[in-house]
Amino acid sequence: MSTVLESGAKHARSGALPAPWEGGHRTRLTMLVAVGVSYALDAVFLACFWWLGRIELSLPLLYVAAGLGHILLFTLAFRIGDARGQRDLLLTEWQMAAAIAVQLGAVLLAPWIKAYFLCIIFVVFAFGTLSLSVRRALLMWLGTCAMTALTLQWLPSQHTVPVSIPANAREAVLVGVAYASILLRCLLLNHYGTLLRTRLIQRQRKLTEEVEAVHRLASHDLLTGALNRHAMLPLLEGQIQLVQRGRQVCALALIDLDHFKRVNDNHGHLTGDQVLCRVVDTMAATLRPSDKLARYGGEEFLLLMPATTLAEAEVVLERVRAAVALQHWQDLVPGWPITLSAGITNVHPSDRLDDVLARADTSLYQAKNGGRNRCVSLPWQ
Ligand SMILES: Nc1nc2c(ncn2[C@@H]2O[C@H](COP(=O)(O)OP(=O)(O)OP(=O)(O)O)[C@@H](O)[C@H]2O)c(=O)[nH]1
Repeated sequence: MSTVLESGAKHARSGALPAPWEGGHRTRLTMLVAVGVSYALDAVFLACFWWLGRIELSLPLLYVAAGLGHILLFTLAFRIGDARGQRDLLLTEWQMAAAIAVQLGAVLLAPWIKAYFLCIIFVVFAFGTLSLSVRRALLMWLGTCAMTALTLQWLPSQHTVPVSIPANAREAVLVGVAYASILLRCLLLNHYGTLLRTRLIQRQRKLTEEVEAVHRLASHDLLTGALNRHAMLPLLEGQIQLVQRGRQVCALALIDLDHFKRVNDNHGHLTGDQVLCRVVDTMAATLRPSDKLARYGGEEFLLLMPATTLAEAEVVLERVRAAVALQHWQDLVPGWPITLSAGITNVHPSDRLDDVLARADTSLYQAKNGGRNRCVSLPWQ
């Protein structure tokens, strides 16, 4: 999970939106393959225009060289960037600038089919801006508009109208197919956008689950699933504050299993663990949802009972004690009774956390000394 968080922070620093796909080598490879295929497709169409006698052979050849140059240049740039800890995974703006420069160069070399290259700029732009922040996309847009205007300005006047009139039927078909291919790439782009959105949603869901799991790990005991001490103490503090503000009453119990060491010694630590889990399940089944049960130490538990008087807590603990004592233990510890002792107290407005815990501890001590398998309550006085 830390990788995800680090990558999020990295993109936040760079100003780029986090790339929703998995980062690293594979993403770049996919990107360069897509760029290569796009250049190759355009080169094929240019070769057809050459075949029809509309352009020089040098243009498709130059186009192929530009495609190869793009791939080589960015393969190298990624390596150097990695070594320097570059933040933008795909060097998006640089890749866009390079691809757009190639198209504008082609407009200058073959102005009669310039609409084709201008459409490709649209594809490059739509693709690149998928991973740019709004500010950077706007800057890219301004730069692209300016460079395109300058390039068109440079052309002889008969070429400034961005419409080409096909000379014959074959050329009309070729122009049609070329434009169909651009439209198809737009379609693929849309599909890609949908894919990214889906992955983003999946990643978000996974992240939420991971955060929830981390929260759960931080606040619950791994063995029994009860709250842990770390999570319980703030709850108790909160209840003490409510009592101090006169908003409610609250009771607390410290619960300890009797002679648990003997369970471990006679039946093994693993059985001891199973007993602990079953004790927690048994106790939880007898409690209200508002009661909070935490594993306070090895075989010691803290039970917080909000909106409960001492007298009510005594009833609750007697129910808990009886439930554990009467639980079916034969399968785990044959012939061995599992019982608990509990020390109960109530929270007084003048109490601090330590006072309440000390009182619960004293009453638990009394329960143990009184013969175990019993509950003793010690009110504030
Ligand atoms: N199986 C298991 N045992 C644990 C765990 N945590 C603590 N214990 C054991 O619990 C036992 C507690 O023993 P003691 O503190 O002597 O208390 P006791 O034997 O229950 O005796 P009294 O509390 O006086 O009734 C020790 O043997 C610990 O090793 C745990 O997670 N799993």
